[in-house]
Amino acid sequence: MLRTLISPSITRPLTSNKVVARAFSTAYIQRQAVTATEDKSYTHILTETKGKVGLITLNRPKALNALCSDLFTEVNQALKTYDSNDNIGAIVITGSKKAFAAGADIKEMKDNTFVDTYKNNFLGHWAEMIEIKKPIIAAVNGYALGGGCELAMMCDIIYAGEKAVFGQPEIKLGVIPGAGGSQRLVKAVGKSKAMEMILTGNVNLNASEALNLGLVSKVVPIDDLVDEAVKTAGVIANMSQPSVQMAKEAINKSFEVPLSAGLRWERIFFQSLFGTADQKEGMNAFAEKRAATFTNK
Ligand SMILES: CCCCCCC[C@H](O)CC(=O)SCCNC(=O)CCNC(=O)[C@H](O)C(C)(C)COP(=O)([O-])OP(=O)([O-])OC[C@H]1O[C@@H](n2cnc3c(N)ncnc32)[C@H](O)[C@@H]1OP(=O)([O-])[O-]
Repeated sequence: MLRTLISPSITRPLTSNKVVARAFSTAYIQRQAVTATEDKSYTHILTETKGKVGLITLNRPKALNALCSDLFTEVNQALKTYDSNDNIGAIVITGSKKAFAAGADIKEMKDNTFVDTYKNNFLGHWAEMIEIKKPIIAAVNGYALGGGCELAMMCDIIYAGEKAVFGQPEIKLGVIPGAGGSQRLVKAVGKSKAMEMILTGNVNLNASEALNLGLVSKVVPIDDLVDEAVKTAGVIANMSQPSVQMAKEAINKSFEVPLSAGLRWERIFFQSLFGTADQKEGMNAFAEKRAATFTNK
């Protein structure tokens, strides 16, 4: 069943896609229930492997998952561990039902001085996350405010629970977004809405507004959110990993470079994939009317 889903038949309709997808999702969730294992233990996060998916759960419930420095260090460690694990193909980051994350830890940073933050490159280590090659899905329930919204936007796909709230309230604290909000939010929702959110600090987006504006790609019932994100991550994890990672890099290039350079990057990535065994397998499987088995080689 899995092989049916990952076959290049994406270019050719299956006889009954809905039946296959439903059977796949049931089989996949059952398989995950069997294979889920808890990973290394951390102080502020939980990590669990579900099939080929690494699941990171922010776990500071009393502070609504406020992002203290140690928490973010742990997130980066967990991401790097999954990125270097050949058995993992995609990652999901989630929080609690009440809060994905209520922002940077205000109590921790309130006494910082300019000299300290500048000398120690405060927030600089957040950027390590964007070097992760494997796709990351943010599964956002509840508050995603300030650094919480920025963390979600650093991920590659955002799924929202029905009661999710996205906002950038930093202006009310006498500062501005410091981990990408003023840049990524503009690209996600446009200049006018981003200005309104960031300059007032109290215009938040609910899940359906976030969906309509393109900040999130799907809204899911609260209780189903993590399973749904893990399911999508599982589909991605079963594709050929060189293709998946080059696709992620090519899409991210579109935010950085002019169109002509982005198109050149895309073509070179595309051409280079003809050097993989998975390209031969994928295209031969299509021609032979069978499911592909990718080896990530
Ligand atoms: C590595 C460093 C990263 C830095 C990144 C910086 C970049 C970023 O752009 C800057 C920010 O995110 S600036 C931040 C932008 N974000 C904001 O400005 C949002 C601030 N938070 C809020 O406005 C409210 O908590 C909510 C509306 C989220 C919930 O309201 P509610 O349902 O009435 O719940 P409640 O009773 O209010 O909270 C329960 C407990 O959680 C506690 N806690 C919560 N957030 C915290 C935080 N960020 N901090 C610390 N603690 C925080 C709260 O104190 C309380 O603890 P207590 O010991 O029991 O007193």
